[in-house]
Amino acid sequence: MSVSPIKVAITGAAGQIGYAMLFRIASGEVFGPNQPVALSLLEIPAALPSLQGTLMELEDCAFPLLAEVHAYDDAEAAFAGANWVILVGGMPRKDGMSRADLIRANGPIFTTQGKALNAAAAADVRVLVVANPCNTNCLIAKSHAPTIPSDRWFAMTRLDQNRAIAQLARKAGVGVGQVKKVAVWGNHSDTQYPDYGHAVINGQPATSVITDHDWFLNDFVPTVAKRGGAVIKARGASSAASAANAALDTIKSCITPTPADDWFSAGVFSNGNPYGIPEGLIYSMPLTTADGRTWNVVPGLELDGEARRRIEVSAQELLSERDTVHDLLGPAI
Ligand SMILES: NC(=O)c1ccc[n+]([C@@H]2O[C@H](COP(=O)([O-])OP(=O)(O)OC[C@H]3O[C@@H](n4cnc5c(N)ncnc54)[C@H](O)[C@@H]3O)[C@@H](O)[C@H]2O)c1
Ligand SMILES: O=C(O)C[C@H](O)C(=O)O
Repeated sequence: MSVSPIKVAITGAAGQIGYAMLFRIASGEVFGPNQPVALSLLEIPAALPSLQGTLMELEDCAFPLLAEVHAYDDAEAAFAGANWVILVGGMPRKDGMSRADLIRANGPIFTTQGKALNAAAAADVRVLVVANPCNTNCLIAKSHAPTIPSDRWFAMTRLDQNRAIAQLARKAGVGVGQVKKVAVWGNHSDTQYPDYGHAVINGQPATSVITDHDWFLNDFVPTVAKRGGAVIKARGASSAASAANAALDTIKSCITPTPADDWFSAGVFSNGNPYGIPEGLIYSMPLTTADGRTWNVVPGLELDGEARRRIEVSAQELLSERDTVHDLLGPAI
């Protein structure tokens, strides 16, 4: 029996992250070797000519699993029947800016796109927001989409998780595959808290493998939190291949049962005050999924005073971002 294509809509498809992402999805890397994919790409009208060039390249790859590709400049048309939607479209920051500086430029995009998702996406849609500031953009889109359940919305903090894993592996002198249970708490911003306290290296607590304890707070945390800015300074453009990779890692983690010795991080809607996080934010937490559809916040983690303080600081920042976009929020908040 033939398998129906999974429909993946991607906004900002002509941008640098889009270019680094499309070919990998079309190859079957994300949804598996037996799952055809239909790509639905959204861009602003001015970027459609350049997107045509990418479409030509996709065709020239002759990917056996790529069932169809369409380009649109209308969000509702692009999201019609989409099972996964990756919202990348929006301005990236420049050197010297914070991600929150993008909030009034990019925020309005997510009112229209939230409404379009609500009107047109498939009943099982899941949405990953990459465009910055991604937690608050995700909240804006979600607030305009009352028919899409709260647990279907994700903001991307996986790049922070991957950065944290790489730093821990380098410091411990091990391969990245030996580092597990790295949680990123909070906002995808400088206030995020990459949690080394529960990280595990070769099955042992990271804090017993790495004995230079000053390194964690003085070096590790700021290096991870400020890595995006460091990449912009070095490259003159914000991270693209690593961001695309993190988006694909997020989707793989959401659709695959989580291994018993690990978890993954994403910004999700904070219901019921897990770990004292205020309700109504898109807040990054450690997650697992047993069935590749529903997820749970990892329960029962002990947090010391410093971790609790940092988790609170990031929550306060997100509350303040939510206030800044108050006029952009819809009814489903
Ligand atoms: N969450 C993360 O970890 C993370 C990592 C890297 C980048 N980002 C963010 O991702 C976003 C995209 O980055 P990039 O480097 O690909 O930027 P880019 O400028 O190369 O591409 C962005 C694309 O979005 C398109 N676009 C703008 N408004 C749109 C709209 N309303 N609908 C559809 N498309 C639209 C533009 O035409 C452009 O092609 C930025 O906001 C950046 O800050 C987030
Ligand atoms: O830092 C940025 O502005 C881009 C992205 O969010 C990143 O973390 O690399």
